[in-house]
Amino acid sequence: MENQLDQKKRIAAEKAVEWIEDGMLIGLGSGSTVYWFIRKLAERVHDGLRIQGIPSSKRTEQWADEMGIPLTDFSKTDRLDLAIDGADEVDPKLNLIKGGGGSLLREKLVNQVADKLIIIVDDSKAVLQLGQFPLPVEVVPFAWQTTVNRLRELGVEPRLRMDGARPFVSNNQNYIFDCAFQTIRDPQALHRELKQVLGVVETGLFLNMADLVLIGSEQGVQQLKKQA
Ligand SMILES: O=C[C@H](O)[C@H](O)[C@H](O)COP(=O)(O)O
Repeated sequence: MENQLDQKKRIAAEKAVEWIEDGMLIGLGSGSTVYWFIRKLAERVHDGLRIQGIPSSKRTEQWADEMGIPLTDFSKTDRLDLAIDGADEVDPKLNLIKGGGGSLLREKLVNQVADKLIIIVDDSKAVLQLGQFPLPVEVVPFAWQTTVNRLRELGVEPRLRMDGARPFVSNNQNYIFDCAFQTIRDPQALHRELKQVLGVVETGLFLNMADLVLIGSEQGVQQLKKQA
């Protein structure tokens, strides 16, 4: 039986399908909430909707393939009509922490070229200030100890993400460090500072990117729109 958390994710994900139109090129995000979106999108495709998807992770690509969603090559385009993605935290300004599943780099590459980015979450992800969720930072494995030392000098506490006994490896063959902050007062400044450290590939801070957040709760789906 579906639990309450899955139900909240599913209703947010299914709502997002309302923004899909025939002929669209769509960025497909990653994670368990996006899974519900892909399922619903696949139903529409089977009913005749014509769209093409660009997956932001190998897992998403696999799901889309299995469910019969047509995919296309990202190298053939530099603009998407729409991207739908999940998030680990969302603040009232629609700034996000992403990368809990380790897909942040590809997600950012896909989301940044979308005309519109819709984020789908359950209500546990909506926060007043980002930072409770440890910030994922993708780092090149070569000389990672040096990179981590530089991060520590900035006051960051990086923890290497593990996959059993080995370091977790992203789809881009990099490591992920989960960095505890509790509260992030100035996300823009933090993102800039982290990106200046040699060896850091990308951070899980997605700032000024989302246009709309769909939040699934017991009461239904709430919409959080970007302020003009
Ligand atoms: O790397 C993973 C992505 O950023 C996900 O979109 C994010 O972690 C949210 O995933 P979920 O919907 O499983 O909570």
